[in-house]
Amino acid sequence: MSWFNTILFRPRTGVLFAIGGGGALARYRFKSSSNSDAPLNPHSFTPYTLVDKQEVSSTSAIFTLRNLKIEKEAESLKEVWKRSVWSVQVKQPQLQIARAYTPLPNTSLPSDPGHHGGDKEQLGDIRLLIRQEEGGEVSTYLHGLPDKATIDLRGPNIELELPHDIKEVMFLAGGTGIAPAMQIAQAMSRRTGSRMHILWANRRREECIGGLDDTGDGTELVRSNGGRWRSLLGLGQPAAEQTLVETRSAKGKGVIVQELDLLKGQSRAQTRGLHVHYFVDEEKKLMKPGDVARRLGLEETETERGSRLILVSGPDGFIEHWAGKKLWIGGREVQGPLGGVLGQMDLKGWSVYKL
Ligand SMILES: Cc1cc2nc3c(=O)[nH]c(=O)nc-3n(C[C@H](O)[C@H](O)[C@H](O)COP(=O)(O)OP(=O)(O)OC[C@H]3O[C@@H](n4cnc5c(N)ncnc54)[C@H](O)[C@@H]3O)c2cc1C
Repeated sequence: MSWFNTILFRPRTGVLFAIGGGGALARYRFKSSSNSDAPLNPHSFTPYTLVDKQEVSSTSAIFTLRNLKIEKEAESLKEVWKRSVWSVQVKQPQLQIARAYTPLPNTSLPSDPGHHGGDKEQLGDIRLLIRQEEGGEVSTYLHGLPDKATIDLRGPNIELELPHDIKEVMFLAGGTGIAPAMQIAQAMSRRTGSRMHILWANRRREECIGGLDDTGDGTELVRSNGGRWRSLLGLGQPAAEQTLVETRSAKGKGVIVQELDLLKGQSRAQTRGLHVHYFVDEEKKLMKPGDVARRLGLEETETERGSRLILVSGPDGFIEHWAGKKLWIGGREVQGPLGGVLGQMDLKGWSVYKL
């Protein structure tokens, strides 16, 4: 499902009232209200408490939501974490609208990566990376909520199940499209002999501070962006950047970059690795067809068994550019023909899926 301007509501769970123009906003009245007794489920909204909000950049943050009915929930989500890209719907109660967000895997407990390590109460936590869209109804509402606010969630909604014989994934992510890439990385870390490349594009470096190409050289990056880095390290930066500096680790890495590093570590044991490649518009380092082509692995594709999947996730424009538009047919969003840059390439037998 593409990132923006999509209708997020399953007809079975609500009555569609109206669909807006360019923004294609769906607005409807929910049949089911919050149900404080039910654990997370796709049919009714379950109240969670906002227990933490961690700045990632000046426009995005990781929201940690907690539900204390932990044991049931952990059980029902276990299978989903193992092989799926999945989302939850978050309700904006005043406007009676909802949007989908993609839970981040909890990287602190490698043996059971769907869940936090540590305290028992953290087992039911859901972490969402949410970017505040300018003029966006739900994301602006969520970013304005105080600590301990109640947030209603419904899900899981499965967006994709990994094929059982998956061997290799190349994930093209734009912006917060990194969240499903992290879900897949966590699932792939259990698949012996598998390999995954994430190609992550951001407009601004602040989203992926310290993220260096796996094949790159750190010194080079710092040298070529000296001015920007100096400003982020504390020389007369504006308030928003000051906060970011505080939330970065001593190693100078952004929160998501650190989590990607942890996922890489998790993958090392059984797989042929998770490789992350960073692209930043403002540094004129753009993702190009050659970046994909060189990772298609000609010889291996011909000799090794197993599925190879290119996943594309991010804003509508990003998906359209790389793989062509998704279509709406009979009230359902479907893949549509393969177009865009990937549609022009010889993909050597790899399949493409637009998220
Ligand atoms: C399966 C799925 C998973 C997702 N996961 C994530 C995630 O993990 N993190 C994340 O941040 N996002 C995610 N999204 C996107 C998210 O669901 C929302 O679309 C996003 O937060 C914007 O919602 P909003 O209500 O804030 O903005 P909206 O109110 O929907 O507006 C979106 C943008 O369109 C503009 N707009 C609104 N109406 C119009 C109009 N009539 N004409 C022109 N422009 C208009 C707004 O100004 C704004 O910039 C996901 C989407 C899907 C489908």
